[in-house]
Order: sequence, then structure tokens, then C-alpha cells
Amino acid sequence: MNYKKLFAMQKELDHHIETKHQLQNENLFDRKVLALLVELGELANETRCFKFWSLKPLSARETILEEFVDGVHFILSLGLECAFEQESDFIGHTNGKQSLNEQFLFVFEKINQFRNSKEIKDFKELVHAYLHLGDLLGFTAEDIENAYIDKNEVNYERQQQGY
Ligand SMILES: O=c1ccn([C@H]2C[C@H](O)[C@@H](COP(=O)(O)OP(=O)(O)OP(=O)(O)O)O2)c(=O)[nH]1
Repeated sequence: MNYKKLFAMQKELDHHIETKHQLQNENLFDRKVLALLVELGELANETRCFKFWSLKPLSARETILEEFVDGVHFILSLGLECAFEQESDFIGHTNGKQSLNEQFLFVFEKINQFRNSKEIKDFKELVHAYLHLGDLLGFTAEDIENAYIDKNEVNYERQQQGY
């Protein structure tokens, strides 16, 4: 994963959005945390992994990947809020869970842990937990980077359309 490139793209997009909505002087940290929690819920919904009461199939892979990279946007954006973009060592991993259901719950925990500490250690644990979730969903680093780049572009277009 080319973190430097992704952080740079995210920085530009965030700057564009914050300027357009005149939010440069606002603290957006907690709103971004809530946005990430909501995106994670939307992602879980598309996978239907917890819906033991239903036989409907999960959404198309593309839809799930798009939801996944919405989360990547907000994770990077939170990293930028904490000035972690110079950090280059994201190698390593957090012990992941075996089932999707457990891993979703684990990522929710990691988001809250990072929200409370704002420490780089907890940010990295969140990144690793989120990537393990991507792994369980069958996404490679290349899938994620390409889908991130596509959605980043869509986000500019939406801002242009007065979204
Ligand atoms: O400061 C920001 C704010 C938003 N985004 C991105 C993240 C995500 O990729 C998108 C917001 O998610 P989505 O496209 O699902 O927006 P929505 O308003 O929830 O869409 P919809 O109303 O279609 O559900 O905007 C950023 O990157 N930085």
C-alpha cells in the first residue's frame, strides 16, 4: 500500500471539501469518527454477514469494495487530523479475527480506542484491523488502492455537482 500517495490524495480532497464548505476553522475529528462508524455499518450491511434471519445474498463485490474505500477515506482523513501523514512504517499487523462478524466488531473497537487516545499506535492498529477486514472480504492491496483512486475522483465530481 502506497500510504504516502494515499495520504497526499486524501489531503487534497479534504482541503477541497473544507474550503468549499468553509470549515477550515472547525474541529472535524469527531464528525469524521462518526462518519467512519456509519460507513463501517453500511459496509457490514452490504456484506449481510450478521443477517442470520435472511437468505438474501450479499451485494455485488464492486458495491462492497466501494463501501470499503469510503472507510479508507475517513481513516486517512483522521490520520491527517493527527498529522500522521509523514509516518511511513505501517508494516505489521494486528491479530485479526477469523469471522467477518467478529472482525467488524473488532474494527468498531479499534475506532473508539483511537478516538480516545489519538495515538499513532492506535491509529496503526486501526489501519491493520481495517486491512484485515479487507482481506477477509477478498480484497488485495491493489484492489483497494485502485478503488480508492476511483472513489476519490467521484468525490470531487460530487462536490462539483453541489452535492
Ligand atoms: O472530509 C471529507 C468528507 C468526505 N469524504 C469522502 C469519504 C467518502 O468517500 C465520501 C462520503 O461517503 P459517501 O459517498 O457514502 O457519502 P454519503 O453522503 O454518505 O452518500 P449517500 O448520501 O449517497 O449515502 O466522501 C472525504 O474524503 N473527506
